[in-house]
Amino acid sequence: MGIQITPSVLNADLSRLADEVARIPSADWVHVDVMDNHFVPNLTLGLPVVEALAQHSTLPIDVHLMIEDPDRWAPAYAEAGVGSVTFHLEAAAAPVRLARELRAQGARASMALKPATPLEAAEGMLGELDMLLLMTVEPGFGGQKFLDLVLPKIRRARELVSAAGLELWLQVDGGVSAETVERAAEAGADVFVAGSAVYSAEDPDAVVRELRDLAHAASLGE
Ligand SMILES: O=C(CO)[C@H](O)[C@H](O)COP(=O)(O)O
Repeated sequence: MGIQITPSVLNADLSRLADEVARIPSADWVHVDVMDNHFVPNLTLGLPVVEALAQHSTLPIDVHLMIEDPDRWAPAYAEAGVGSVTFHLEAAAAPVRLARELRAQGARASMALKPATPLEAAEGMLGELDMLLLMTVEPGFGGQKFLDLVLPKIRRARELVSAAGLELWLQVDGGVSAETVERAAEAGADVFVAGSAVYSAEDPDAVVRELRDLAHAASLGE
């Protein structure tokens, strides 16, 4: 599939969500962060808003559930028409069953790991997933600094995916900008979430294109 950019609307103007999505036509997805103030210490938006956005978004939705009990809630997002549903391994009671359920619903099944969660915890079930999200900040807030300590985990994940011949996408999320995207791409990430870097810019779509160009060149070792 190659390099993909999925801007997070966390720092966009949430009162005009569909309009904010329309400002990034070059993006591959729009990333929506659902936080419940339990799994993470922040509260954003939930199913009714995502259902409404799914009706009006010009881009497919990539939802990131930072919530407790994803086993109960994630399938409802797939039902709402979300193209890619990410749940956290740390929160799921039955991650393999949940991934299978999401795929059976026609969504892409994706699982996220917090920075300190070892890759080994997910290694045995990579074949059940369409995407693995390796968080490059502690989940909960936009505008944090990219954690370089996650780079070895990205490299190792890329090695495992290549060795197993999987089609799995490797997403990074947190602190992704023109300053950090190349490091993540060199390490093997191919799907990039960027929130504040995109929506704090006067021309968010130009940033999307810049991030894609930088990541593409870095992935080729240029
Ligand atoms: O999942 C998230 C926070 O938990 C956000 O998607 C992420 O932090 C994006 O924002 P930024 O690019 O500003 O770091």
